[in-house]
Amino acid sequence: MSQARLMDGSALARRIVEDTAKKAADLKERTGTAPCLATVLVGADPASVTYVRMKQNRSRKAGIESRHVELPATTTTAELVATLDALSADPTVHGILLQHPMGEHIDERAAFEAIAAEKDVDGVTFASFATMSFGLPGFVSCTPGGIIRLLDEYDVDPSGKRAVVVGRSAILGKPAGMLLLARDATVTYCHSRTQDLSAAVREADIVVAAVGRPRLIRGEDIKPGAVVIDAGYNAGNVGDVDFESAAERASLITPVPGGVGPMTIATLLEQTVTAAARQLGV
Ligand SMILES: NC(=O)C1=CN([C@@H]2O[C@H](COP(=O)(O)OP(=O)(O)OC[C@H]3O[C@@H](n4cnc5c(N)ncnc54)[C@H](OP(=O)(O)O)[C@@H]3O)[C@@H](O)[C@H]2O)C=CC1
Ligand SMILES: Nc1nc(=O)c2c([nH]1)NC[C@@H]1CN(c3ccc(C(=O)N[C@@H](CCC(=O)O)C(=O)O)cc3)C=[N+]21
Repeated sequence: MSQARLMDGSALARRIVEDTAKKAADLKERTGTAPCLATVLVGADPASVTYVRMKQNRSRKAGIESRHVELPATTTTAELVATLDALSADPTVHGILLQHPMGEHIDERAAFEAIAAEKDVDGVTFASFATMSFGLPGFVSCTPGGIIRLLDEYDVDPSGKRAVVVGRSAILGKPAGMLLLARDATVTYCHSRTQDLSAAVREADIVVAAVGRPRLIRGEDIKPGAVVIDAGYNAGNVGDVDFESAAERASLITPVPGGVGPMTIATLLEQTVTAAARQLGV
């Protein structure tokens, strides 16, 4: 059986971040202000903690300032909304990232909607979801946006292809499917109530795994020649796809690490600089 070609997210992300760093430096030179991204974390989801650390490192290297707000797991929706309202009104903050998940007791939608549309660099508000779904200009959800960039880079045109998205979260699965639909794919969403996941995945020309279950998707369910995008990021750097067996059947596959993850950060930084430029009137 032939081996799939790797989709190198690290390499593409590095190029995007280099370009973003130049834009950030240019903005600083023209306005005296560096772009600033605020991150809000409620509780301590392990993937979120890793993400904050990596995002801060990359931001610093790209000339983007970080402001980190860490709230206890007991924070109420009202307290979180108040924090986001304050950041939305703060002219020194250009982008806001509210980490998901944020605990069962929090009304996640109310919290996302408290982010000012012009600062929604993670693409989580209804306003961003709508523009993204209609293929109009606006901020995209970072992971789905990064996935589309990777597909473009490897000349995968979703048009007319069967895309199966496993997972339907507000930040990942749902917008990923909408971006693929906007690119004319025939999209199927699978989730925890899906009856026969294997049967659905076997039909896919493009599989997007966005579940949070280590190695849930196995090679035996991959259609020969399919493109496999693994957005999962589980403990121990393990994706949602069983990489070894899937790579034997796929034509292209993203590794974990080094696939979707770096693309998420690159998209976030790029959108933060775009937001800052607009707010600074450049
Ligand atoms: N690489 C990156 O940049 C990023 C990676 N991630 C990673 O992606 C994964 C998913 O994250 P996120 O979307 O936030 O997770 P959520 O927990 O918010 O959503 C998980 C989704 O998977 C579905 N699901 C759960 N179990 C199954 C199952 N057995 N079969 C089919 N579907 C199932 C759920 O269905 P239902 O809706 O019915 O509950 C839900 O829609 C995680 O590993 C996370 O760490 C997340 C963001 C960015
Ligand atoms: N509102 C919101 N938006 C998010 O985009 C979001 C979130 N909440 N909550 C947490 C998850 C997780 N996440 C990751 C992003 C990049 C890597 C990443 O770059 N990982 C490296 C691994 C680096 C390493 O661990 O050595 C890679 O895959 O190569 C991982 C995880 C974004 N998330």
